[in-house]
Amino acid sequence: MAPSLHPLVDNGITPGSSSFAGGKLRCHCASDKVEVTLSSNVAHNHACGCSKCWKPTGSLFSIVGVVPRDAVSVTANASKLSIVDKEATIQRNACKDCGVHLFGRIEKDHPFKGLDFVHVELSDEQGWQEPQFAAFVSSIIEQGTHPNQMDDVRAKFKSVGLQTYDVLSPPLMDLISTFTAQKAGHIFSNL
Ligand SMILES: N[C@@H](CCC(=O)N[C@@H](CS)C(=O)NCC(=O)O)C(=O)O
Ligand SMILES: [Zn+2]
Ligand SMILES: [Zn+2]
Repeated sequence: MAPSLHPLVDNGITPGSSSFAGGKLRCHCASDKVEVTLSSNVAHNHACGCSKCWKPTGSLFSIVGVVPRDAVSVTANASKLSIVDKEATIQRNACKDCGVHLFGRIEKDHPFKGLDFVHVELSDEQGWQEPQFAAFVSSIIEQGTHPNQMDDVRAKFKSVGLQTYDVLSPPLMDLISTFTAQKAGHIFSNL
């Protein structure tokens, strides 16, 4: 049987709703779940193959999107949260008991500062933006996927309509490079 990319991808993509305005995320604990309330839909939702993003058991990819950090509030059991890696750009707040990542926040100067990274599968609600592309695809090799599986993995994404990239998508890479260029003193008109 082919390995699962992610449950939200394996059987085809279900479109989200443009009028959907947020909902609650909950960790996997049986009781005393950490609850995060989002007052916005996600944007740039995508599959990520990197080793740092939280993935459900048995899946090769994470599904992760962003929301403005002002739209994120921890509404239950905040004391169970702990930052996975304080040195990382994205400070991933995970439940100490079940390991699920509830939100990732950037505190340092960065083009994505102000956006929090979240996993919509932690919500019961329908309407979240569907995955738009697959990122950091080659990174799954670093976690043990055989290199000879990569054609199948990329073909599967393509079959459900998702482009694959080995870093981020071109628009996001352009945003990062624009930020870097501006820091170096380049001025772009009409951005
Ligand atoms: N190949 C590396 C890539 C890690 C990486 O760069 N992840 C991206 C996508 S989430 C990132 O922006 N990381 C910043 C961070 O983890 O703080 C791995 O799999 O660990
Ligand atoms: Zn938990
Ligand atoms: Zn990632």
